Amino acid sequence: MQNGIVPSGRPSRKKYWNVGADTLYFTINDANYWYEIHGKGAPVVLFHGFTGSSGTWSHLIEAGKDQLQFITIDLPGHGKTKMSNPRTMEACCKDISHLLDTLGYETVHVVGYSMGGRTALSFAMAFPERIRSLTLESASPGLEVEETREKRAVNDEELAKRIERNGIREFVHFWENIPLFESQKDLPAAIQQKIRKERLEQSESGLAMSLRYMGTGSQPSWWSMLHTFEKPVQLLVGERDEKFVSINKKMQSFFFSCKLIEVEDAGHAIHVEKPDVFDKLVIDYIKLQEQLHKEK
Ligand SMILES: C=C(O[C@H]1C=C[C@H](C(=O)CCC(=O)O)[C@@H](C(=O)O)[C@@H]1O)C(=O)O
Repeated sequence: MQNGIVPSGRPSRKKYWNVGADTLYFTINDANYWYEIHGKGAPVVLFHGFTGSSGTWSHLIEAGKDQLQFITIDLPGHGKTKMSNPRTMEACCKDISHLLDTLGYETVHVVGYSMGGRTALSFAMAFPERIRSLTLESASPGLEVEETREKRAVNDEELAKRIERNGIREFVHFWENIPLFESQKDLPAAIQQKIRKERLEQSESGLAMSLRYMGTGSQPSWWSMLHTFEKPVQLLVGERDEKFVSINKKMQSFFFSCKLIEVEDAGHAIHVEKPDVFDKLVIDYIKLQEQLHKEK
């Protein structure tokens, strides 16, 4: 067996340790994906955002673990997931499909925040048959116009170089002060510190790789495919997040069918700023989809 791939070609699974939940590394080729399984019930895969990790979902997991089974995955370049070769969005989605195969999940609900929302949508576009429902928080389908994508890729590269040159502390200070996160300054200092701590725990090389290979400028545009996706979709966007309110209103008009909810007085990171509201929207939506599926 070489690099975790067994002769049959199926990825192997190495158990490193268990820290309470069913916490394992999933090894495929050069990549060790860190994932956690919490709770019991219908399976729900959770994808964090750029500079985040699975810990961002702790409030949702605590609220729903008696009704749903949450599978959190640290995405390439983030958290405890480690790999020597970068993953494009397409390659990451293929790895995630193998991970779900190995864990025995044929179909799942998927929830993604921001970059994790782009990942969730990309996974749904690649493997629509695996999706029970899709909840996208402050996400986008990528950039529709090629020239805009190319310009964004240049910006992402410049940001990646800044992280590598100046280090994680300078980047996090810059990042937490971009206009997109202005609403987070109204949060209690302890919550702001928790967000900052999670960001500071990321590696310069990991974030730079994420920007270069899974950034908004490098992923495909899904705008022209949204109308083909016929599974249930819920779009969540913060009322104060003007840029993504506009993007998600446009997404709603492109999707075959979807529900768009603007969360009052919330910014980009709804699950951090309005956790109780976010948890209820996600859990109730997934339970409803499970009920409707049973009634079919
Ligand atoms: C700043 C822009 O784009 C970034 C904004 C949000 C995404 C994200 O995951 C941030 C998560 C967080 O820090 O809480 C990120 C991404 O999708 O990779 C974008 O780069 C913008 O104005 O579009």
